[in-house]
Amino acid sequence: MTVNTDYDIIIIGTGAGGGTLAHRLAPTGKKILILERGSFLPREKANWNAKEVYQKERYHTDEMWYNLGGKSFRPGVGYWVGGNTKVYGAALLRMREQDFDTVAHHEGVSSAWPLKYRDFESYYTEAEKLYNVHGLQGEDPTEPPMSEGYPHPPVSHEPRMQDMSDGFRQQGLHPFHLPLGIKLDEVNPEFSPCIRCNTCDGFPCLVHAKADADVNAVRPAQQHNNVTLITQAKVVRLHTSASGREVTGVETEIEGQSQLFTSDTVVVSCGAINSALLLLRSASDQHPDGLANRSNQVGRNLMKHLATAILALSTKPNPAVYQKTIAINDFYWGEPDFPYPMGQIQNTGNVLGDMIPAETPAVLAPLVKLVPGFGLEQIASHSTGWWLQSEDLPDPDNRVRVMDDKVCLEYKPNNTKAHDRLVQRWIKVLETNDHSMQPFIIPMGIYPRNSIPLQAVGHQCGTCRLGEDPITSVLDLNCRTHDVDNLYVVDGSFFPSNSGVNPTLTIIANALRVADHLQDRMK
Ligand SMILES: Cc1cc2nc3c(=O)[nH]c(=O)nc-3n(C[C@H](O)[C@H](O)[C@H](O)COP(=O)(O)OP(=O)(O)OC[C@H]3O[C@@H](n4cnc5c(N)ncnc54)[C@H](O)[C@@H]3O)c2cc1C
Repeated sequence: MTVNTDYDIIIIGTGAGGGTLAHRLAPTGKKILILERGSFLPREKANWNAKEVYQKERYHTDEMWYNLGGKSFRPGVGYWVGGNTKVYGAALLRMREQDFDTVAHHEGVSSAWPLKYRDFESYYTEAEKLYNVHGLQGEDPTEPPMSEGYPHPPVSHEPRMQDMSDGFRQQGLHPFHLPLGIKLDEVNPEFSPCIRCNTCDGFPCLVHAKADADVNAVRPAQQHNNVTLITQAKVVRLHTSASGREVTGVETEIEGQSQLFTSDTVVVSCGAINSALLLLRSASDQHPDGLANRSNQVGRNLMKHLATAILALSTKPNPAVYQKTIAINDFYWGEPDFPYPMGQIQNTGNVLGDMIPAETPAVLAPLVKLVPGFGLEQIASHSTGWWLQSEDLPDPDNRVRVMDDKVCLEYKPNNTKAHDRLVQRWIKVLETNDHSMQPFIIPMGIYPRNSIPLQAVGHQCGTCRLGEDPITSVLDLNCRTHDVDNLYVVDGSFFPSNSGVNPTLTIIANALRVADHLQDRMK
């Protein structure tokens, strides 16, 4: 095995966590090696082709994972420079202030974070700048205190979306502009990198106008001579010293060859599931249950949100080109007769004809029957997509395991009543909007619901949670493993509970926070 010894720090993975960390550390002049199992995502017309992206899953891994019953499935994740941010919807929200405290839910409790919102506030502000977030402060009734407004103005609603937003407001709700990380200049559209197209959420951005970790973090980091990125470099195992207290080697497969890299500090940023897998697969005599797993917590408390996509069909066309602009948090903490968190509502990206067979196979046939003469394209052009997400609670039995070298996800949804209530509540709101706004709406609004299956692990987090107690947590407050002095995990793994908002801005803010600690450590 070739041995390469020249680095101060090795970062494994280039997603929201690893990519951001590399960006922040690059100007330090320290010798940084980034190892990424994927390559740069190809720029090709297929980036924006719904059939390729949704039906053929062109950018997903072809790995197979296994569920609790031993059934295989293909996970909805991709391995690229930039990780899953290459295809994310770029909805970048801060966690609410109370999300950091213990929260009573209908079916249990979500644990308090040992860090508080105030520990993250300045990093959220920086994260919003680094990832070009557009939004409007003061609209969202659950918004946490912000020391600065959003760095960019909100992404405007197109007329049909504005109608809907006005309708929600007439119902007493407080719709707000969804905070989005895109490079859009609506004042000077001729100079705007973002062209407000209909293939954003779920698609790679062909014109590199989505603020993803590849374009916003990794590429700028590479401008520094002290940063080396090796792509198609899959890390398979971490080696430790005889005491087990230090990582001494990062074993990596590159073009079929094993190579060993060494550095003073090693950061695992493979995404919550793959980071846990790497630690579990690095078991040794000193760490028989997996590296840094004295607590037996590695891989446990996997969370991924309870999510439902609703396709709301109307007789009125929806010509809006970029539809993902509205969000609603009025039910985030519940409602008068249900004082428990229910979750958040936001638009999905546009509903496109070629997405429907992939996204809603079970409801497609009855849908087409109910609306005679409507083909896929007509359904799509008269639809609006809504994404409803609720917090799933940390459960040690929801976990990632390696069995006979197979990847197993054991995950049973919990807190489902709160989520179901959100779905039913939202359907009522949509029906009221349709009737009040449009006399020609189909009298029985049709809202096929598609509960998100196991393979949808886009919002994966947990698995290596942080905490002060090494018995119940894997990482200390700086995301260093309790058991191994020079080993850090910096991605979605650290979440002790996952709140009801999209995870990525918190992953980015945390990476900036840990980077400051690492800079001090490397001085
Ligand atoms: C379709 C979709 C839409 C989404 N929309 C949103 C949204 O609107 N808002 C939001 O907040 N979040 C969204 N997400 C979630 C978001 O993408 C993730 O929260 C975020 O990417 C997680 O960051 P991470 O650093 O934890 O992991 P990742 O971004 O997954 O990065 C992990 C990296 O590690 C690499 N890697 C893995 N294993 C190894 C190994 N063994 N060796 C070397 N490299 C390795 C991977 O290739 C990847 O580059 C979405 C996700 C999907 C799939």
